[in-house]
Amino acid sequence: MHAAGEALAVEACCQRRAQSLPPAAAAAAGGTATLQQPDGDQQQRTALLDWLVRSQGAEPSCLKVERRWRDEAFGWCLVATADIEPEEVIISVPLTAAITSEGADESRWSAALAGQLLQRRAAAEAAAAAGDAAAAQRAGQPWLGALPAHVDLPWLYWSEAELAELQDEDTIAEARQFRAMFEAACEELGGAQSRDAVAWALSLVHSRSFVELSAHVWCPGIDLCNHTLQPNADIRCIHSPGSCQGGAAVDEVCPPEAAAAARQDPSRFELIAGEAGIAAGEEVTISYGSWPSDVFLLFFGFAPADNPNDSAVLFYDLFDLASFKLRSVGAAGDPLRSEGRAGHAEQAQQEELGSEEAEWEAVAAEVQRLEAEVGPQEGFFRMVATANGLDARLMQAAQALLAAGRGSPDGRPMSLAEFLQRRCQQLLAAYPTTLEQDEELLARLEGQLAGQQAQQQSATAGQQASQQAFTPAAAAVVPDGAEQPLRLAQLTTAVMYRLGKKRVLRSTLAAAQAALQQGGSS
Ligand SMILES: C[S@@+](CC[C@H](N)C(=O)[O-])C[C@H]1O[C@@H](n2cnc3c(N)ncnc32)[C@H](O)[C@@H]1O
Repeated sequence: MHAAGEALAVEACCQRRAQSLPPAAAAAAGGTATLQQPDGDQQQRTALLDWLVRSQGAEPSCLKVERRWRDEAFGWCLVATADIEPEEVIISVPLTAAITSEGADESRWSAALAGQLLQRRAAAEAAAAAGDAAAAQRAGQPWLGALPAHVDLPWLYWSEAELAELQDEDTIAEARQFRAMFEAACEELGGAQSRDAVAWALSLVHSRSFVELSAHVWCPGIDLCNHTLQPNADIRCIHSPGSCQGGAAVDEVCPPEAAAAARQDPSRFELIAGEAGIAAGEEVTISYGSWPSDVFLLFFGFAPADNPNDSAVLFYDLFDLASFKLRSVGAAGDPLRSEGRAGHAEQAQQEELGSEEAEWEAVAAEVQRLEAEVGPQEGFFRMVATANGLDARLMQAAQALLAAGRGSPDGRPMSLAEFLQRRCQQLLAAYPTTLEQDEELLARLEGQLAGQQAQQQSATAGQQASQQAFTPAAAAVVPDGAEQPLRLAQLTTAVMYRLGKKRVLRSTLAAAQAALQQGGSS
């Protein structure tokens, strides 16, 4: 891939990098994160990046970044070892070094990537066992050796009891769907692979790939960047004409001439410094996207604190919306529900059943009317509130709902603000714990977690950070139904997650109450 002179230049550069910034200097230089010891030995810091430059065609030949251990929560990160100019290319990796889901059905993209990863790992292990270091390098051993022991995705590594601590039926249901996908991947890849191996591979492909031109791409090196909403770097893909993505695609999908051209001049994934540049010692960060916390939790295994893009589902669909209105009207005086309650038990039960049927019919009729007015049900799933306001679909459907039919319990037409106030109050009251209780619990859990990590750090003092440091208590898929105590890290993440939802509901409630006080209708 490189000419001899260039290889020498790379060698000299690697030696210079070997004497680069000591960890203490990195921490002292400030940056977006305070980097703590242990942060990996020289080999752990540079092996992957050197492999990318020497044998995979990554550029520039003299990189200004190193891989460093950040902490238990974040794992490894990329740190600048010299000042990086605004918009400077930090690393440019050809897509021939990446693995991609190109050609695979979108519904099984992660199984496709996981299969490639496991194949590479098997090839690297076989080569290492045979003492063939060159073949192990070709299979990507420096990359594989730099991967975490697993990423703690709830649908792979949490018990049912830990999932329940999310206190969100919708997200728990999604986690179960992901679990079903894990089972399907086990069947697909299972012959040669253990369930633990498939879980490991899926946890990595979900947390380390980008979507580019409708394929999922996992690009080594760039996958070291952690997420923040105030990133100092960004990624971009430079497409070369006629090129296909990824090594496998080059060999199998392109016609031979295009494949040859693509090898000469492949598309590239690039990590670019932001407008302010990056100072030596600073962590290089990117934004994974302005997602609600559900996406971070299910794909990346963490719940960001104070996520301004978090959202809370107010209504799952038009049925939910219509039946809530009917119930909130009925709760305090709806003739459908309140008449005839005084009779004896059997009669009351009959009436209850009758009223449920009548209620169902009323809801179905309302939904039909709404669909005629706002469009088909399919467009109105998971209507949310965010810290910045309401989902436009929710406004549209709720306004259409409130514009017709009965009003509030006292006969007045119900305003949107009143409707939202009632819904937020109902949802907040349905949680088993309050926002204040969660805040208190989170403070305690974070204190315990910090104590636990300090203990672990002092236990490993003098030793180098290892991949094991990233492994929480259990690294295997937890069997359903097994009685296990809640683990500290998982419980902390769950409480952080549910707090985000409650905060969105509280701020929506406050906005609705403020609108009501002003006598407004929205
Ligand atoms: C693309 S990898 C980044 C490199 C990774 N830290 C490592 O050790 O190799 C994404 C993973 O890093 C961690 N991570 C990234 N950003 C984070 C953040 N803001 N908070 C907590 N964990 C984060 C999560 O484990 C996530 O699944």
